[in-house]
Amino acid sequence: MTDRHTDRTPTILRKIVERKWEEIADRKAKVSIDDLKAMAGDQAPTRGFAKALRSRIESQAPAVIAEIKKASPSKGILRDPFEPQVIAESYEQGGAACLSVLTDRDFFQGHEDYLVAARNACGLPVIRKDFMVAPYQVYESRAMGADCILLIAACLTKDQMQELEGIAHEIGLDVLVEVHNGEELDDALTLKTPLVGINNRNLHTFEVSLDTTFDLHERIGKDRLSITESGIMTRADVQAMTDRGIYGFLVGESFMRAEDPGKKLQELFF
Ligand SMILES: O=P(O)(O)OC[C@@H](O)[C@@H](O)c1c[nH]c2ccccc12
Repeated sequence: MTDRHTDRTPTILRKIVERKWEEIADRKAKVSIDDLKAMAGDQAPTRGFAKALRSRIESQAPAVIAEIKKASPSKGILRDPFEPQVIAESYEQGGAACLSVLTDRDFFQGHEDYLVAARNACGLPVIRKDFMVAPYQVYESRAMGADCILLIAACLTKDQMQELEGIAHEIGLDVLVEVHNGEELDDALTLKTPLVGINNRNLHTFEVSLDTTFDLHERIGKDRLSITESGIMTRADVQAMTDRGIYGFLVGESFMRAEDPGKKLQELFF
């Protein structure tokens, strides 16, 4: 794994990925990968992230991955005060299938403690939302209690994705692979995971277009589960997706800006 990011890595992503390698080096100095493996092995079985999505999508009901995100590089602070446990409970009440928790500290003001707190506050499966580049982080994700990890095709080679997926599956984690264009989708479709996220946000420009999902979804077979990610704000957006047979959603900002995130989820989807 000498190739740390590909040429197509966008600028902000490149910055984030460079910072990730420093973060990993710092963490390795404190906790060895063998310690993490032992901690990962001590965890209870995962909650079944893919399974929770599949059962809803197959019955043509919205499968919502509700995101817990304090801030983002493009929008700044989204929610203050920010209480992960309260948000997690509210999402579960509102009918979320799964949670997504940002753990990146430097760019999203996330924290692994938020994942632990949110997961303990409810019964939902949780994806660790971070920038995975090394096996160390996969073991770390299982050790902190995550049920699923994210692999972002824009910052990984096909070989890296295959390696990280292999480790994840070996230790019981589900994998969501995220794509934004056809080239990334080609790589994603070489993986075993059924979970394919289509990010409507262009990570060069931060522009959001739901056409990204409409275009790429056509190429994703019935054996996989398409999840539309980013920029879902209105019931019309949701309707446009379900009209095209897309029932998987990953939503952050519109929930984070609402006083009661779970109520907002219910209003948007049910
Ligand atoms: O807040 P939004 O527009 O509803 O988007 C949520 C989610 O898709 C977005 O946070 C996201 C998608 N892929 C990512 C990768 C890293 C960090 C964040 C993300």
